[in-house]
Amino acid sequence: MVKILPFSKVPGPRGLPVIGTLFEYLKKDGLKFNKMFEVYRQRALEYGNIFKERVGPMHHVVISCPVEYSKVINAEGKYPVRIQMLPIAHYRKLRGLDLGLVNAQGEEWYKTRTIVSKKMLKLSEVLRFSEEMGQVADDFVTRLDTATNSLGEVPGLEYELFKWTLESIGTFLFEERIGCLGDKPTPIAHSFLENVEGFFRTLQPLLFDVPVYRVWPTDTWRQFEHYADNIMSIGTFLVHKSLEESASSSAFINYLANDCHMATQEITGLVVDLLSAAVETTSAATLWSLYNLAQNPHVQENILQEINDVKVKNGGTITAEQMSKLPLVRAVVKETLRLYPITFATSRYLPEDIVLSGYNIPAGNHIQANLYGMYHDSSLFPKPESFLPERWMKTSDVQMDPIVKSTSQLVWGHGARMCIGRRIAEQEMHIVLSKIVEKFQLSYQHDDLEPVLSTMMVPDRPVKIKFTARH
Ligand code: HEM
Repeated sequence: MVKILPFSKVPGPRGLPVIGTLFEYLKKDGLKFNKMFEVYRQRALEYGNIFKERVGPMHHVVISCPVEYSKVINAEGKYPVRIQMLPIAHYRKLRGLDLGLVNAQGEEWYKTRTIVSKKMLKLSEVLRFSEEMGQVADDFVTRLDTATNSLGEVPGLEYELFKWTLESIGTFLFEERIGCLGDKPTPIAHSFLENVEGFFRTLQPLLFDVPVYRVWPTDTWRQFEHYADNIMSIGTFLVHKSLEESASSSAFINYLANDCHMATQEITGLVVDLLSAAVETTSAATLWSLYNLAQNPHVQENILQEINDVKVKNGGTITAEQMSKLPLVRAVVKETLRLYPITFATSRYLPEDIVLSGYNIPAGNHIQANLYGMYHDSSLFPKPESFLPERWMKTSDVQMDPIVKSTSQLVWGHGARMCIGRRIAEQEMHIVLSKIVEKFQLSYQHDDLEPVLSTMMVPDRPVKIKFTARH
């Protein structure tokens, strides 16, 4: 019989009593919180498929083998528990607001999740918005065309992508154009985007530093509160507007208010969660996808071929829905999220003890999947540093272990608590990437970008892609 080793034997950096390895991150020239994914990768190389680390108040058990992590997925139970975004939960408690979908737990989470899943995770429901999302993508392509400078680059491409995602999610939530993509965004769009940017910028240090803000409102906390208050007021305005104009109120808001009898305050909390979760994530993933495409012209040519093949069969046209299903475009997004998993780890607290890699992990430990480490491991992904979208396609020369392939799809999380915006985000990205490649040839002539964490994994500097219109 295989001996199960106790938790105390799980390898990992020793650290100091009480603060663990925190000092390593705080000291000058030490480990960097904004490179935590790289720290995890190095730890996995040093300690193997499982390690544990205490960083200040946080204890983590980190798994770097997808097959092993699938045991965690199978054990997550009816009410999966992910690490809370504590600053957001603290803010909402201070303001007497619902915790929202991202932070709620147990029955409260399950009730909202069941309601929202029916609209957001059902492919047919999301596909209904493909044409509207296609129109937003068309406007974005026009915007890129007018925003290019004399070098063919788009200054502030990151902000332009923010605007596109907000406009696009607006079509689903409110069935309305928010007005982000004109020469001058509407005041509400501008204000929302500024505040979301500030919200995530201040969230990052609050997530990783010792949570002093819980006893004393630090400067960063005050700024975070300011941004969160503004986002909340904009969310309240948009939801009230949609409810008041009941004749034209969106199907989604209508469904929440009238079919599910959610209170206005609950709807607002949910909508703010969805808006905030949608913008940073989808824009970062699209930015990395554009960067990868710009460095791989042959992939752009193959996408054009896919588009033309559909057009030939379809009387010379292609719908947004058809664009959302192009196999190579889908593979580009998958491969981009492998190279740059914008949420570098996914996690659970389990209700029962579990054995992982031969160690007993007591219930209640924070168990993380080391996504970046797995995705850059050559024993799991051949040529891990190369951008090879074909590895995700049926007809591919790149050999991948089918078990690894099926267990490693974790960038959207997993199980009953998987990203609720996945279908929307994928649809938006597939459509916009197809339309951009159809219109422009992309190229990149600068130094390689490095990923850093600013809550999401983002490039370490402004991205200067050259957009050359095709004729
Ligand atoms: C590239 C885009 C995106 C990525 C990679 C992403 C990734 C994730 C991940 C990893 C989680 C945690 C899942 C888990 O614990 O199993 C999550 C949760 C969540 N995401 Fe996304 N997301 C994206 C876009 C979106 C969009 C567009 C929306 C909203 C329309 C959204 C709304 C949410 C919400 C509300 C949760 C919490 C769900 C719950 O706890 O039940 N996400 N996302």
